[in-house]
Amino acid sequence: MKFPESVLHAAPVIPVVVIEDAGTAVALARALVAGGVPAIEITLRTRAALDAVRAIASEVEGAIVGVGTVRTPQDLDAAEKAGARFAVSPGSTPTLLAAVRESALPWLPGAATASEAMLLAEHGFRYQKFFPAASAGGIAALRSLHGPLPEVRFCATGGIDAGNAREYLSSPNVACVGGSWLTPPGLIAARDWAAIERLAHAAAQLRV
Ligand SMILES: O=C(O)C(=O)C[C@H](O)[C@H](O)COP(=O)(O)O
Repeated sequence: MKFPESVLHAAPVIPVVVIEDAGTAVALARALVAGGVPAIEITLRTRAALDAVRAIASEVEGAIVGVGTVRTPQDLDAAEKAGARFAVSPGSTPTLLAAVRESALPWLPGAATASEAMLLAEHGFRYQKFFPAASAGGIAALRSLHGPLPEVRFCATGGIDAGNAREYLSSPNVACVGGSWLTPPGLIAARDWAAIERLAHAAAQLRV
């Protein structure tokens, strides 16, 4: 299924969120939405992740909640059942590609090299996550990929923060960036939703 541009263009940044306590999910998502960043990726790295997705999907108006760290067909299925609107993976595998074909959930697969991006494009995935962006060559790598693969658009993620996001966004093949900097664990633990809203608000202004 085609990945919705409405998710990639909802804001310049898709926050990548690690939730330890599902009880924080609704307030956290409301802060991000209020700051102008409505598409939110909850990583499947914690046991609380799917409960957090369920809560955001049912309670937070305006949020577009997705699931990240999708590594298996089981992850994909669990994400869809929890009410996720999209799924994101750090890479791709033949098993996942087959599962995605049978699923209604839009999928943003990860690529870090020209070969990976070409293979995904061959399978019809024009939108991809460039991960791990900074260590896979950063903005220079993205600009280099744009020449031979002009139709592919990336959500660059991994090592991006408020300081370098704008530079990534200036590359013509970068649709948006992803990152964990809007939701630092310390602010979540302190339930400092006002601070998270301020970070989201600053991120929402990053469009170049
Ligand atoms: O968990 C996943 O699904 C991932 O693919 C990794 C995350 O997207 C990055 O870890 C975010 O990177 P930072 O913004 O540098 O923290």
